[in-house]
Amino acid sequence: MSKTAMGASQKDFESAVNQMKLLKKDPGNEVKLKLYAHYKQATEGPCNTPKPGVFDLINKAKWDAWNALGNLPKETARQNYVDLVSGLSSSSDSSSQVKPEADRKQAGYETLVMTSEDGITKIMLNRPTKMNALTTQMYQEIMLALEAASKDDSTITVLTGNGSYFSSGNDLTNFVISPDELEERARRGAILLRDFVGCFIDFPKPLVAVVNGPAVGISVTILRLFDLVYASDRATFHTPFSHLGQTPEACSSYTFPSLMGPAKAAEMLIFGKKLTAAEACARGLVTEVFPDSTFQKEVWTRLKAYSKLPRNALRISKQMIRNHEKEKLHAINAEESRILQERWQSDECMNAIMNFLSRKAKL
Ligand SMILES: CCCCC/C=C/C(=O)SCCNC(=O)CCNC(=O)[C@H](O)C(C)(C)COP(=O)(O)OP(=O)(O)OC[C@H]1O[C@@H](n2cnc3c(N)ncnc32)[C@H](O)[C@@H]1OP(=O)(O)O
Repeated sequence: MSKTAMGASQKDFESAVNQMKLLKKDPGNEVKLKLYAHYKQATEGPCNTPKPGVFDLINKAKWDAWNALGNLPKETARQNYVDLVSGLSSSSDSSSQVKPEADRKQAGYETLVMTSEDGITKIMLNRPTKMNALTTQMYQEIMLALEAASKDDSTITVLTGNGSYFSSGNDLTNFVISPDELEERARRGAILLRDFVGCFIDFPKPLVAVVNGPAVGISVTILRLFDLVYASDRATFHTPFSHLGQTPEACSSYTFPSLMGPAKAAEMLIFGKKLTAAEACARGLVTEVFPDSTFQKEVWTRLKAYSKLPRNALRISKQMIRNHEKEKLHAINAEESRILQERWQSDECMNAIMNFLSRKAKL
């Protein structure tokens, strides 16, 4: 972001405030919190209002964001606000331009890049600066992408991540809501979770996870619903549900014990032990681990060869392997989603989320 030697003038600041009102695309909760904090700092100076209660999630998140700016001078906050708005305006301008690779890149996704080539449809999580944390929009786009991939003429479907992470799991800012919305949001979250996992249970073609880096939460538990899981040796597998006051999802309360035995599953799902790629491979969660330096080359060469195999034979074999469990998995998915709906409304869960958002706790 550019900063002038003089800093932004009051006129620049007011114009940025007006520009924000005209912004068509929602910039997301994190950016909105940053804008709020810098606006307050620029207009009122350091935060000196009482801290809202722990259950007043929205106001507490706003207060935390403002308070985190400490004694940042008003002029700097004003400049930062102007820079933030100008970044948003230019990115929304550029998003309307036609991209050169648009012929093979499928349009219509904001949080994913979906491409189809050589018999392989690739769905790439595309929020690298947020470690591909999964927002509500992202869950919905992944479901749409899977639906499209199930019907296209590709042989194999791949899910991977852009940047250093595969995914850091559920975006914890999904929980930035006011107390009176909590019950309804938990209800909708449980439906979203059930539908999302259901798409993986029912996916009809070979589904491959190309785990390019660390995976957290639901991006780990969902892996057992894939047919192949290839991992870079840089990847780690972490399910810190108890730390977050939450419980396992994506059928892992059933699939993990049946895959690795109850004692090893408990280590991950109850106590949040983080596994290396080699450990995950030894437990059967990962098919094969590759050195990070050759990961992309080796994996894509392998997948391109597989994609030339007879399409219908692959599809039917997958269904034969998976169909025995399908009904059971749907029932488990529904039950896990129901339990999480309750968990999301618990003090344990809310405190853990607020600790992350106020940067008191990281994994
Ligand atoms: C509706 C369906 C619900 C399904 C239920 C699913 C449950 C789960 O998936 S539980 C797992 C939830 N995930 C986490 O608890 C991870 C939280 N993130 C972290 O602990 C760390 O960010 C990290 C270890 C993943 C990475 O640490 P580090 O390398 O130090 O990088 P930063 O923390 O600075 O992250 C960069 C940037 O990304 C934001 N971010 C990362 N992960 C998340 C997340 N899960 N939710 C929200 N935001 C996330 C982080 O806040 C940073 O943002 P900026 O500060 O704006 O740069």
